[in-house]
Amino acid sequence: MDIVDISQVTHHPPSLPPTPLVRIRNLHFRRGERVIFAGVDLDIQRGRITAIMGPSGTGKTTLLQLISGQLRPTAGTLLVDGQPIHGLSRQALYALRTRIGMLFQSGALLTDLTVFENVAFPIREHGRLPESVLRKLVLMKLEAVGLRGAADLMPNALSGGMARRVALARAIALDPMMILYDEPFTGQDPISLGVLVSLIRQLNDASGLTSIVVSHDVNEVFSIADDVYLLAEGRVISHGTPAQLTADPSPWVQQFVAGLPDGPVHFHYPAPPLAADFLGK
Ligand SMILES: Nc1ncnc2c1ncn2[C@@H]1O[C@H](COP(=O)(O)OP(=O)(O)OP(=O)(O)O)[C@@H](O)[C@H]1O
Repeated sequence: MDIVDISQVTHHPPSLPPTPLVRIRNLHFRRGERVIFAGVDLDIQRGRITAIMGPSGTGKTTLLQLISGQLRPTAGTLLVDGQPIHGLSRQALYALRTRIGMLFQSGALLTDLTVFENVAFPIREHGRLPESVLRKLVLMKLEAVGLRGAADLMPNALSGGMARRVALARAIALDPMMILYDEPFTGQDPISLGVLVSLIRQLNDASGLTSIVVSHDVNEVFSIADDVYLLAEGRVISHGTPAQLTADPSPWVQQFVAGLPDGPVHFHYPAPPLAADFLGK
């Protein structure tokens, strides 16, 4: 009988730390002459909620557009699930983008379709499913945001908070691996806001999602984010857990976290000297 060396059979390679879902290195991006990013390094860890914060006009929305392949970096590396998103063929990019759900402020519902049809829309667009399967799928997504009972309503019968939740059900219709939220709390009353905050956390954890939230709302974001990146003037100026950022003594971070009007963050968009505009000098 052959003797098998058990130590050889059961040998496992040492476990490696999980790779981030999004890995950004030395990212540069400019719009015309204007430099938006001048060397950004950032990791989005799988299964976590990462907040991207920073003063208005810093490029937070632009960053989401770069991650989802809508814009191309000027230079640097941007890997999504290990793939260099800007080196992909059209077909591969399309396939990857169907795995990214987006909840953008501008992503309004289609006003002439019911709530049900709004959520069904990306599923119908993506491929053919028997109507009975589609119905179950859509109702499950609506149930996940607490609006199964609203399936037959038209968008104009919804409150602002309900409309955003329907948009969220639509964003998760294709079971994405990652969801990008751009200012999800804007214009919400306190109750809708509380509902949205806990929904984002709940959906992330229950569906094994990875979430990126762009927002100005420090309190709401700090209550759900696992990681926070603070951007300003084209760079990451701080990164850590909400508790680490709160304790960061840097005046940049403190100005932002405390919402102070005065500090190192400029209030004015870059402009020529006043005299040049008003006195022609
Ligand atoms: N389509 C565009 N064409 C030219 N410039 C643009 C365009 N979209 C945005 N910008 C500029 O790029 C910069 C970054 O914009 P972006 O919307 O990403 O900032 P943001 O941090 O998301 O701002 P906010 O918090 O105000 O939404 C801004 O200076 C903006 O004026």
